[in-house]
This record gives sequence, structure tokens and C-alpha cells, in this order.
Amino acid sequence: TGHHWGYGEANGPAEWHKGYPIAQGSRQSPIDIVPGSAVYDASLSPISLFYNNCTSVNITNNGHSVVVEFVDIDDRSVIQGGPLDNMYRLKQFHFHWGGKGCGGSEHTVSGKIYPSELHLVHWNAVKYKSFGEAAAASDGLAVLGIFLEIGIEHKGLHQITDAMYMVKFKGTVADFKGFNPKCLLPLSLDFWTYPGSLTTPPLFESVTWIVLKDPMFLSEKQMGKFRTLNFNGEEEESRRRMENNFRPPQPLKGRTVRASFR
Ligand SMILES: Cc1cc(=S)c(O)co1
Ligand SMILES: [Zn+2]
Repeated sequence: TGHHWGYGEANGPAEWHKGYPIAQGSRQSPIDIVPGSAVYDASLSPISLFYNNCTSVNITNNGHSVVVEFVDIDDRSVIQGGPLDNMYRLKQFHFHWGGKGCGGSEHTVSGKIYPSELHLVHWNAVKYKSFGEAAAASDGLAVLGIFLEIGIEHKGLHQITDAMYMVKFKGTVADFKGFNPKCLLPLSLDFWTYPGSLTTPPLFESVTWIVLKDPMFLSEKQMGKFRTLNFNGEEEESRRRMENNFRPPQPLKGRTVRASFR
């Protein structure tokens, strides 16, 4: 059916406003984070991640990214603290990345773009009955953003990059049990936070963003495995390598970015 959004010339971020007018809204994501302009807020408590009983279910290629999904029928894996008024349930995580030698993060820091960015998506199950309902509510989602930087290989990431051959094409899914994303966190949980949106259509302005200051590191070889994924389905003749699946920074429109650290 019709024209679907993507990251190509004809259907990429610059075109999304045609199908999703909120793309030009007042709290869109990502943004360029300028540390010098962030406001230190001593009232921000530390972020707490209770992932010890998290239950990963599968890994899938949805034609836009590679996604690991979790059981979210109870509060077994939640994020709380920081700017959040209550706990939010972990639903899935996914990545955005660039082409070889190129940037691919969505948030930038004083214009610096990272090779990739990990998004851990959580929803407010205290106030809303489903992810879908929460995703459309101004305080419905909390996304933890973690930059990826090229460096030493990441031991915890191997389980993910080793599974990518099973989800090469759009619409493929594979079992992916027993993965705890806690292993992906950097040492420091210092963060910036601001009110924003999903970075893909429908671009709902429902996300409290929590972006960690420090990146996690992975090797170029591991980063290369992300680029073995395809945007296209196995049956499509046009083979399109999955890369540059990131939305560029959007206007701040008067928003304040708060910092949990001095
Ligand atoms: C729910 C969701 C959140 C983000 S940030 C994304 O890229 C896709 O879907
Ligand atoms: Zn994302």
C-alpha cells in the first residue's frame, strides 16, 4: 500500500511532516544537546534501573531498526527516578546508526554525532493500560538514550551482534531469551533530560528523554555487523543495507535541557 516512511531520499525525515504534521511540533526529538546551556537540577534523583528480572523475548528486524522486545505484563523490569514521577516498564530497545565511518546517533552533543545510539523504551503502566495508549500521552513514555562510541569490543553486545544473521531482512524475528540490557550501561548514569518525542513516525510528543552523558564502547567489527542488516524484506529484489536510520536534530523551540550533574 501507499508511500511508507523510511530513511531514503523520497521518504526520509525531511518528508515525514507530510504524513505526520507533528513532525513540525514544539517538542520534537532528537535535539542537539549543548552541555553549557543545560541547567543543573539538584532535585533530579539518580536514575534507577531494575532490570534483574527482565525477560527478553525476541529480536526482530522491523524494516527500520533491530529491536529486542521484553515481557511487559508486570513491573519486572522498570526504570524510575531522575525526572520520572513513577516507574516505567521496559518494552523494547533498538538502535540507530550510520554508514561505515559516518555518524549515526540521533542526539548530538554540541554538534558531535556518535556512530550509533541505543534507545531503551519504557512506558507508564501506572497511568495507562497499554503501550499504545501511553505512546499517545504526554507523560506516557520514557526513553533512555545511550551513545555508542568505537573503541574496545563490548562483551555484552556479542549476543546481539551474533544474532543479527537471523534477522537480516524486514519482518524476520528470532527467539532472544535471557538478555539483560544492564550490561550495556556505561559506568556513569549522569544524564541530560528534556521533554521530546518518538524519533520515528508517528513522532508522538510523549517521551521524557533521559540521555546518558557517557557512551558505551564497541568495536568497529561489531558496528559492522549492524550494517549487515537490510531495510528490505527477503522477497524484495532491491537490497538496501540498513544504515543511516537516524533522524537529525530538531528545533529546541524554547525547551530547557536539565543536567543531573555539574
Ligand atoms: C517506540 C519507539 C521509540 C523510538 S525512539 C523509536 O525510534 C521507535 O519506536
Ligand atoms: Zn529510537
